[in-house]
Amino acid sequence: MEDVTNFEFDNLKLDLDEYQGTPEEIVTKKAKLAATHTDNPVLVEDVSLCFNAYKGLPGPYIKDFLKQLGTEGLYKMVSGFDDHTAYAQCIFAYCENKDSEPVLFVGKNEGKIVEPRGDTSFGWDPVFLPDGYEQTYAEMDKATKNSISHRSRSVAKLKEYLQTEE
Ligand SMILES: O=c1nc[nH]c2c1ncn2[C@H]1C[C@H](O)[C@@H](COP(=O)(O)OP(=O)(O)OP(=O)(O)O)O1
Ligand SMILES: [Mg+2]
Repeated sequence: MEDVTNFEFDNLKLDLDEYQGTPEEIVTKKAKLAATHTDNPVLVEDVSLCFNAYKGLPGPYIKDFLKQLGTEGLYKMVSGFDDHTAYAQCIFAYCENKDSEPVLFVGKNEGKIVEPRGDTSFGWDPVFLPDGYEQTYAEMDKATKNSISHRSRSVAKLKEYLQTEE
C-alpha cells in the first residue's frame, strides 16, 4: 500500500464484525446485536437455501446470489452437477436480553433445485421443489406451502418453546 499514494497507512488489529459463517453463527450474532438495542427480549430470523453440491452454499448468502443471478442462474449453478438436492432452512433466534445466549429454532425442508416454474413473486420459490411434491413452492397455494415450509417448522419449535417457558 505504501507505494500507491502519498498517504501513510498503519495496520490496526481490530476485530470488526462481518456477518459470515454458518447460518447458526450468523443468526446468533444478529440476535445478540438486536438485543443490545432494547431491554425487551428479541426475536430475529434468517433464511438459507443450501445446495448439497456446494456443501451448503449459497446458504445464508442466498439473497445476493438471487439478486445477481436470478432464479434461472440458481438453477444453472446446480445443472452441471449430478446432485441437485438442496434444503431450505429458517432459523428463528430468541434472545432474552443482551447478556443471555440466543436460543435457536431450526426448521428445515429437504428438496431439490429445478428449472424455475410458477409464480415469480417471492424469492427463490420457483426453483425449490420440496421432497414428496410435484409442485415448486411457487406453484403451490400459500396454505400448502405454509403447512410444509422451513419457516413453519421453525415457528412450530419456537411456539412450543415459548409455551413451555410461560
Ligand atoms: O420462503 C421463501 N421462499 C423464497 N424465498 C425466500 C423465502 N424466505 C426467504 N426468502 C428469500 C428472501 C431473501 O432473498 C433470502 C434470505 O431471506 P432472509 O434471510 O429472511 O431475508 P433477508 O436476507 O432479506 O434479510 P436479512 O438481511 O435480515 O437476513 O431468501
Ligand atoms: Mg438473511
